[in-house]
Amino acid sequence: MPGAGKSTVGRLMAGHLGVGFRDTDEDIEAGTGRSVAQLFAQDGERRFRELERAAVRTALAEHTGVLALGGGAVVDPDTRGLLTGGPVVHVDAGVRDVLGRRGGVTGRPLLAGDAAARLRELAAQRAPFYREVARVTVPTRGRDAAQVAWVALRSLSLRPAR
Ligand SMILES: Nc1ncnc2c1ncn2[C@@H]1O[C@H](COP(=O)(O)OP(=O)(O)O)[C@@H](O)[C@H]1O
Ligand SMILES: O=C(O)C1=C[C@@H](OP(=O)(O)O)[C@@H](O)[C@H](O)C1
Ligand SMILES: [Mg+2]
Repeated sequence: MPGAGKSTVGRLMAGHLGVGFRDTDEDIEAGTGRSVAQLFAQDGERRFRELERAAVRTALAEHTGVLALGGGAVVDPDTRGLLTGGPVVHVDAGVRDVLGRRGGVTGRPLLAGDAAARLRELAAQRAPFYREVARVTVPTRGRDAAQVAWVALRSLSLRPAR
């Protein structure tokens, strides 16, 4: 889900493991010179998913650390194929948690308008996809980002280096 904490938690996990961190949204922005919001507004979601699929493919081939994806990457069947079987963490935040977070909604084009309604809709559409690709699911409820990162590492049986 957008705003669930993937980028924040992924960065913390990478720090604990002593490995690099990448985020496909940042890769797409660097590669196009445009923000995610601009890409959605100018080229549409379909084009964004193509760029995202390529970004996931490239990052999985090049990068050996932790990779954060956008919450909608899983809607693309080819992207799901790239992820399935890997050590994928579903950072599982509820609609109310995301809405209550400062920085949970801003800059996320798919949440424009009635963010609560959009989040409920996206959650319903995507739940089966998250189940399909995730090796572990970490509910964020009642946990700060640091706690989510620790639970994720433990769930994947990864031993933090620091
Ligand atoms: N477990 C958490 N509890 C409260 N706030 C969080 C938590 N994880 C992340 N956040 C905050 O929520 C916002 C969205 O986090 P972000 O990592 O950008 O999410 P995503 O990458 O999933 O869209 C940020 O302001 C971040 O600091
Ligand atoms: O859920 C989505 O469809 C999206 C989530 C965003 O990433 P975050 O999940 O990191 O916010 C970003 O890729 C884009 O705004 C679309
Ligand atoms: Mg993110």
